[in-house]
Amino acid sequence: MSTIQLSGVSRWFGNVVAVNDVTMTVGPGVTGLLGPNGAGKSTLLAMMSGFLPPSSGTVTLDGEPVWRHPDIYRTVGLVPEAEAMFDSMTAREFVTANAELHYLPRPAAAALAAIEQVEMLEALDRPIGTFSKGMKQRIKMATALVHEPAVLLLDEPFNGMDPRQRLHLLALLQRLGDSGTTVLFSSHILEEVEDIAGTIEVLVAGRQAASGNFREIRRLMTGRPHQYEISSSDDRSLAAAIIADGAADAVSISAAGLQVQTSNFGAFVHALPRIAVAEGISLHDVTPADESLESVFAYLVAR
Ligand SMILES: Nc1ncnc2c1ncn2[C@@H]1O[C@H](COP(=O)(O)OP(=O)(O)OP(=O)(O)O)[C@@H](O)[C@H]1O
Repeated sequence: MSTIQLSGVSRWFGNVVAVNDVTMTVGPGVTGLLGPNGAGKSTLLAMMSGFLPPSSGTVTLDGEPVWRHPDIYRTVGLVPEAEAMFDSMTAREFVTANAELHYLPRPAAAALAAIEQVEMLEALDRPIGTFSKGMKQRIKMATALVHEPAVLLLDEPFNGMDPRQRLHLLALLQRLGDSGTTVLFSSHILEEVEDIAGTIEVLVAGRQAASGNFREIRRLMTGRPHQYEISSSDDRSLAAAIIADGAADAVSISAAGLQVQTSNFGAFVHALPRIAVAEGISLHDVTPADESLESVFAYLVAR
């Protein structure tokens, strides 16, 4: 198992600051690197994979600096955003060539295993030029996986995939993460990250805007109103008691039940059961109404 550590990492190009003082640890499991276009995701991945030196700070893999340390390629597999493949080669030839570059003892067998892992055996001997974008993406994955790396870095891997291909890749990344591989993938699409990543690192304008699992990120933002939908044995009395208690900023009642908005998450989750017990009201259901990553992200970008 391997861990990538970034300490105070910045990278600038002339006077453009692409990555600004980022400190993060990426360990086993699936981590999503989320940010809008131009946030610095590709630059961060390039520094993690040893293609770009940081302007300041350090990037280490299991304690060793990544820059000018080609040994890391035994441990790291990279799936770049660009499609740098040779169209006239077959999938088997291309992945085998990469296995040979790693000096694997049995390159043909390793290539076959990697192609099987991405479920592309049926297209083994077809030229890459005849593949769809999703198929090419899978062959890039096989190339990155051929030496069974402990760390897999993927730049926007879901770009251009249809829903079936997305599900397939999601399942593969999840499997790798569950088996102890350190998987980091970048995305600007919120649902992709929400569906799969155990940990989310949010990058906005080169800075780390938030870190944690989705719910932790949400809870960090105590200043942001949280909305709940509540159903109870007596919604009207509960609404009145919540207002009287001062536990919420706004309360409304509709056919769907009671909607409550609060900017003090901690106080509200303690106040609600206390109020219900005092009023003799049974709580049937309490659901966060706006816990989509979309709303979290919009908040982070607007801060
Ligand atoms: N080689 C370079 N020279 C000059 N500026 C660069 C270079 N590479 C990146 N930048 C700038 O750094 C910033 C971050 O770019 P980066 O590609 O890392 O972002 P990103 O989050 O990966 O975006 P996208 O999702 O669009 O790929 C941008 O403002 C970009 O223009």
